[in-house]
Amino acid sequence: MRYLELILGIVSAIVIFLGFQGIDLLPVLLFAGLVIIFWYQTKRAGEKSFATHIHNDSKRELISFDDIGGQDIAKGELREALEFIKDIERIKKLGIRPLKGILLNGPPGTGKTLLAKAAACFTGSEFLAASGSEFVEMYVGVGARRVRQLFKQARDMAKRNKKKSAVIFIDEIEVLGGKRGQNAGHMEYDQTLNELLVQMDGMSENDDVRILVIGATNRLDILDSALLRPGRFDRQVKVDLPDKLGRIKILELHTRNKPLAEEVSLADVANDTFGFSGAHLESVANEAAILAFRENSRVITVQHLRSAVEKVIMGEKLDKIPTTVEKRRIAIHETGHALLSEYIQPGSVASVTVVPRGNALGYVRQTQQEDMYLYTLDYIKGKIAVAIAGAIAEDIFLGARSTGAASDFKQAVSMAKQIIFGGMSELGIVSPDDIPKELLHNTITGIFKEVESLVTNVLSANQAAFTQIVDSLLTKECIAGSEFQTILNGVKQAS
Ligand SMILES: Nc1ncnc2c1ncn2[C@@H]1O[C@H](COP(=O)(O)OP(=O)(O)OP(=O)(O)O)[C@@H](O)[C@H]1O
Ligand SMILES: [Zn+2]
Repeated sequence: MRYLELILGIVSAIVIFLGFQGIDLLPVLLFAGLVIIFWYQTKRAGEKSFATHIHNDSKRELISFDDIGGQDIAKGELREALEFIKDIERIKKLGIRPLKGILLNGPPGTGKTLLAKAAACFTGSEFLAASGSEFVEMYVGVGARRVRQLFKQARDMAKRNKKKSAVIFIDEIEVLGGKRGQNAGHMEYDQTLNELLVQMDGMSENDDVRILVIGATNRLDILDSALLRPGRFDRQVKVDLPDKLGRIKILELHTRNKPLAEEVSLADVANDTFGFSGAHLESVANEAAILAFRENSRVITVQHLRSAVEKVIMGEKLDKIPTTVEKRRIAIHETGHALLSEYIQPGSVASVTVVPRGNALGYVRQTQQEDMYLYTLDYIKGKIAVAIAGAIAEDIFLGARSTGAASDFKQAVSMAKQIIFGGMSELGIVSPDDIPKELLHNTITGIFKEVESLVTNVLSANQAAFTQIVDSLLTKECIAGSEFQTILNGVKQAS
């Protein structure tokens, strides 16, 4: 800021001096002053945040491909692509176009940053990271200058550390590489993207520091096609959510330095965490350790891990306390869900809770036996049954339902549509665009009627067990799947 004050001081001194001389230069000088301020701000914006950013990255830890759980396909493809960088002489002899960019495509928290770091480590390259959003500024030209700086910095750092290559990682690349001309009124994006293209086009295998740009995105659909042209990001690597084996590996990695109780099975935890990303699993491991610490426990137990999974899904426990009457309703509602879940798929209830967390007042957590990618008609109907069982339990045991079932119904409706548009309903194959609204409505109602009668039968046939489970929930607030199953089977045998 010091420069700015100095300049302002000089400008005002000149104005005052000329004023004394009777010359009115004020408008001109004011204008000049404004231009200077604007120039100065722009320059500062360009330099400030970037310096701190790059500084942070130089302190990074080394990461190898072995430190990344699962992602075997992604790792394989990436390694193969990197061989090209390592073996530059052979590549040159064969006249192969050098690889300049790799695009990692996948949902957040799946380890894209880790893969880029491992790529740098694997090739002995310098590593620099930036995020697409850091290039977007309100001042025209700043983004483009940052891109130039980033490439220059990569070369300088590599030279300083005597490395032949550098990996530049750009997270959220869609922010700066979105389709050009689509950000109405944002010339800035276009200039920035153009600069990135210019830099990548200018890279050659004869440079003293070879650069590999790794971009990460989960919106491949909105990327400007210029980025995907040969010679730019012409390799794409898909990074998916981990499957069960991947989840086990990731959990193993993140519990390496943590004392686990003997009876803990990470395979069970992996079973319970279908759909979790690597980042979620890391926080499960961390939360479990925090819980153990809070309880002064020497080791992390099965219970700590269970609570951690629930916390990561649902957020922190709420302070919201339901009234006693409400609590009973919640217990009845959740027991309805749980009973149907157990009926459709024995052993599928992992826990039933009436402790409010996140935006749920209570919930049933289900185990997923296998990762599934295809669904049959019976499977979806079963899911609908579980979803509407909460409301139907309220109907049967309390005489009326409440607003608590709104999101259950929303889910149920979307699953019914899955049946219809999957060509599995009585309508045969139909397209969402041509089906008349009323026909759609009637077909959904038809599906619900059928499922509803199943749910009513199951709940009515298990009234004795139902009441016991509700009572147990009201005293304990959370019961584990095994306990739930014990009550259910006990009552069945008695009758
Ligand atoms: N496959 C994995 N193996 C081990 N840890 C993982 C894995 N995936 C994610 N993690 C954990 O999650 C954290 C975040 O992962 P990372 O930043 O690499 O994800 P990302 O895909 O780049 O996410 P984003 O798109 O949100 O930037 C990592 O620091 C690590 O602790
Ligand atoms: Zn519900």
